[in-house]
Amino acid sequence: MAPGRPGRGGAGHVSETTPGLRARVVADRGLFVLDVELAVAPGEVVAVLGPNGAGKSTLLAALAGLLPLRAGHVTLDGDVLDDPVADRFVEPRHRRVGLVFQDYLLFRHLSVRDNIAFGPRARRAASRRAAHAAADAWLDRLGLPGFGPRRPATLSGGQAQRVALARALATDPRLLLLDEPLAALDATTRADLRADLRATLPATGAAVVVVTHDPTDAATLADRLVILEHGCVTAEGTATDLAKDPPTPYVAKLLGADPSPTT
Ligand SMILES: Nc1ncnc2c1ncn2[C@@H]1O[C@H](COP(=O)(O)OP(=O)(O)OP(=O)(O)O)[C@@H](O)[C@H]1O
Repeated sequence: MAPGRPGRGGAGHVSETTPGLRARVVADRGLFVLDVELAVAPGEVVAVLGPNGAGKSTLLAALAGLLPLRAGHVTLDGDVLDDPVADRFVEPRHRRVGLVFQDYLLFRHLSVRDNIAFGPRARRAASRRAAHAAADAWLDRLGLPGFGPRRPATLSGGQAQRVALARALATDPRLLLLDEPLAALDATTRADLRADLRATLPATGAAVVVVTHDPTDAATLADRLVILEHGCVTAEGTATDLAKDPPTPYVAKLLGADPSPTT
């Protein structure tokens, strides 16, 4: 079902039929300019890595609609979400985009179950009973059976991050954006959740973009790595391929390989 589109543009405009995310993001943050092309298929997980200030969070903000494009386009399953030339802009809440940050951002006054049911209820996509049943199913799937009545304040960091993921996935997103989702967790919790994400994410059918500084997270979670430096993509490929022939010193250092003699 196509969401309504307030502001620029009308609902349900289709520019192309290619499923998944297709984007050329040109966006400004003060003097910083991001210019990136990105395509992610449904069920594909792409990790975006880069040094501090490379533009990773800016890219996620633009894809989520928190930062309008200066040029380029964002299309999701053929729906144009942002295209300044065509004067189209879909507000973040109508994008079917799930966002998960390092610091969970759960609603403290709601139970875990109500946190997860919030999105489908707000979109009127499910009855209260169905939204609660779906929330409990997500809790089971993410290793937290019986946690529905708990309050966020009673959860550990790893449990809270699983709830944040369940909350994003319960909205049935077509695009899932994860910003350092494992960074705040201890090593054991991190490894457990990483394995669960590897098993869960492709099955959702969403195009997934995960920002991380950690090459292990990237290599384990993602089908493909995209390296961002100074607002541009400098490399793209599997961790194995990039490690074999690193195109920049940053990639060589990141993946523990010798830089290519040509760089
Ligand atoms: N609100 C803002 N106003 C002005 N400049 C900003 C703003 N937010 C970010 N920037 C600048 O935009 C550039 C990209 O920042 P961004 O946060 O996207 O990088 P990042 O790759 O996510 O970095 P990190 O790994 O440190 O989180 C940086 O030069 C930063 O200083």
